[in-house]
Amino acid sequence: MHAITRSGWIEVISGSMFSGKTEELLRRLRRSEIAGQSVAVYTPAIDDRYGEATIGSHAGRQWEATVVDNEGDGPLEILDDDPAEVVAIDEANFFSDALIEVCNALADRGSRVIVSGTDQTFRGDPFEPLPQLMATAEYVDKLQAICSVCGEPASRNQRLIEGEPAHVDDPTILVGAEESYEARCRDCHVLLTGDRPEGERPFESAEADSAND
Ligand SMILES: Nc1ncnc2c1ncn2[C@@H]1O[C@H](COP(=O)(O)OP(=O)(O)O)[C@@H](O)[C@H]1O
Ligand SMILES: Cc1cn([C@H]2C[C@H](O)[C@@H](COP(=O)(O)O)O2)c(=O)[nH]c1=O
Ligand SMILES: [Zn+2]
Repeated sequence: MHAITRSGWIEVISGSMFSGKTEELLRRLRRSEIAGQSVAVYTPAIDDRYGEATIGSHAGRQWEATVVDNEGDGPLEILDDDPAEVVAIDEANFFSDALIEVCNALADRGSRVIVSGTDQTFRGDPFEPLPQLMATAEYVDKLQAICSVCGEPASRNQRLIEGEPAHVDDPTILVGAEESYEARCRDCHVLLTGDRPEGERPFESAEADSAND
């Protein structure tokens, strides 16, 4: 917390998938532990890619975490009471907008709150609650991966597979990693699946693109 005002702050680590958000979160957590600060880490129940009670990076590093039910607003109350000096939330894109209020309450009470999550859906639309958290935060780092097609910096999430989404209520939600997603730049990103907003460029597939080359 700040020495004079005794208030905390919010740090957001965002950007595309594979851009190093979780690695950066783990780096900050390691440094907090070295500084002797109390650390609490939360992860949504929907994302069990790295084993339920851990957060993990695509490169294999892990940290123990408390699993929170991401459905509805009630379960987030568990975070509200956390007295830790550093409170981290990974995969924030799976939580509802209620997370914004919870993070602000923690920061008001003096915690350093570190939130990590991707800020764009596979369609390239804002992926709440990250955009609102970025607006509320004191510090924002927006990371880029390497575009899997051209090698330029990648800000977008390319969904690779079509078919039934994992989440019946929300076609945006599909837990996955390299089997279902790629990092791509603005130019190489295409809409493979999902509804196309009116006026957007026509549906095109990567296969059709390469056939035209
Ligand atoms: N296209 C890519 N661009 C950059 N790193 C990648 C890419 N694909 C795989 N990686 C690996 O992913 C790691 C980052 O993983 P992670 O921190 O879990 O990212 P994020 O949390 O942003 O999805 C990189 O250090 C690298 O080893
Ligand atoms: C773009 C997008 C992503 N997701 C899911 C896929 C992954 O499980 C996470 C992002 O993980 P990462 O740590 O940032 O690699 O979000 C989704 O459900 N819907 C989407 O549109
Ligand atoms: Zn590209």
